Amino acid sequence: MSDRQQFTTTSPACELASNKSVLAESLLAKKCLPCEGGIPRLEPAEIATHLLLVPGWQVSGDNKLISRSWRARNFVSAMEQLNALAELAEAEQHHPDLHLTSYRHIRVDLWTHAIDGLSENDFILAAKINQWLQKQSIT
Ligand SMILES: C[C@H](O)[C@H](O)[C@H]1CNC2=NC(N)=NC(=O)C2=N1
Repeated sequence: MSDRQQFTTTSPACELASNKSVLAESLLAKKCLPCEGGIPRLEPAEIATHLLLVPGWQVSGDNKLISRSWRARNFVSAMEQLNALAELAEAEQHHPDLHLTSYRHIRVDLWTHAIDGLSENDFILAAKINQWLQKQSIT
């Protein structure tokens, strides 16, 4: 073994981190597929794996949707953010439930209506929402 190879070790933690970022990148590289039903819902184990790739999102107790919440600066900023999310969703042809309460608290729920559960589309859009949030330095 050459000298160089002797010192190129990675800890399991950074290996997991780099794998997660590669897999998260793969979600960002995908487009949501048209969905009119006829595909299986993601299983709890698949959901748990996908959740690792979309930090900030939580799954509901019945494994039927994922949610992310944050507080906007004010009402107008919240509405601007909701409209930006609407454009993102329209571009993907996959649409979240958008909630605005107490004038600036936003909650985004993602689920695939056609199968009344979660599909990869939900995680693709969640990853793209995370990328948008990061670019806006909102969260
Ligand atoms: C053909 C197109 O893919 C479907 O009508 C889309 C539109 N947006 C959608 N959004 C969500 N969240 N779930 C769906 O099943 C869905 N279906």
